Amino acid sequence: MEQIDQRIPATILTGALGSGKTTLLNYILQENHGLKVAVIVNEFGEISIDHHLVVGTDEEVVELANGCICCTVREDLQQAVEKILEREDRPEYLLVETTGLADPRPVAQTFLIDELNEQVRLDAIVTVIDASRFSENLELSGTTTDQILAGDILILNKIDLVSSETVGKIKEELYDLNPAARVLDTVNARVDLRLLLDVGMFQLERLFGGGSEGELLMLEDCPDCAFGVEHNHFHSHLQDDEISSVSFASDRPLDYDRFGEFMGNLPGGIFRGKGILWIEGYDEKLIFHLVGDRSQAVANGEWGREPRYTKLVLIGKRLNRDDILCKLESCLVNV
Ligand SMILES: Nc1nc2c(ncn2[C@@H]2O[C@H](COP(=O)(O)OP(=O)(O)OP(=O)(O)O)[C@@H](O)[C@H]2O)c(=O)[nH]1
Repeated sequence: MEQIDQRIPATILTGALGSGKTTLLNYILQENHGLKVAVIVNEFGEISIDHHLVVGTDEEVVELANGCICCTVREDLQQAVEKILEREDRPEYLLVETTGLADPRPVAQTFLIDELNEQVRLDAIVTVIDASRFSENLELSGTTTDQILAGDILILNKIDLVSSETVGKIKEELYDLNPAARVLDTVNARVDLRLLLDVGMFQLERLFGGGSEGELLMLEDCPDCAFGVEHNHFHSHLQDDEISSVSFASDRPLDYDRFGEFMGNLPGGIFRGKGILWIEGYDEKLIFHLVGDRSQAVANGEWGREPRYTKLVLIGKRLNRDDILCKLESCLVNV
């Protein structure tokens, strides 16, 4: 008789910066699937923004600091999952959102070590793809291709921003890269969850990339990790792509016009921004997003009694940190 797998399913959400991972995560959390979901987010940047952007769950969102993207097994993730599994009220499903700059394979491999594999079943790696920045994201970093290659399900998102002809062309390229994956087109990552969750689509072979069976793929070994030396992984491993982030935080408000001018003449290299803005004269908290040359600030409820602040992370190539910080500082209003 076939045994029922009692392990908790886990889905890894990956995809380039700004492709729509958090949008998908929020959509899943707000849908009526009746599952008790635990969420782990991992983000890029010195100050954390993502946990503020995840809505629709009463559960604590576990946030991992910039982890090592090169190590074969993510110890921080292992610890976070073990802690979640120890909860009295155990979740029925686990969602892990990786940073847009991370190769999802070390994250996936973490779930395959015995300690976790006994309790958690990796259900699928879901890669979100921004249809409006498909070529740009492939050019920006080789990691984008790794994410597509590793995906069991490819969510081709933001198809509202491109023609149906472009959608067709991207699908052909996706098929060439990863013919076995399930491809779903979406706007705002709205997808039939029956095609996404608890689908049992994870394939170990995809992680090996055609390599030897029964052996985990060894990504570049990180000597600093091996010797327990403290180091900034993102700086060292993203050097080739020259991608870095600049974080800005203040408890003073931004001047609407000056910040608008900053956005209109964005310092070179920036292609992603996200944050929470306090604009002078606005009682509402604004959630800010910049992807490529598209930006938006959406009201997200009144500040109320909460102390007001601005937190912003800008990500790009060859950034001039001092120049960016100086320009942002000059957008602040004295109070
Ligand atoms: N036009 C359009 N915008 C979208 C769509 N999906 C998401 N967005 C917007 O794209 C921006 C980035 O979305 P996120 O969900 O934060 O992207 P992400 O992949 O989590 O980004 P990182 O955390 O930087 O990796 C937000 O402003 C979203 O509202 C879509 O289908 N169409």
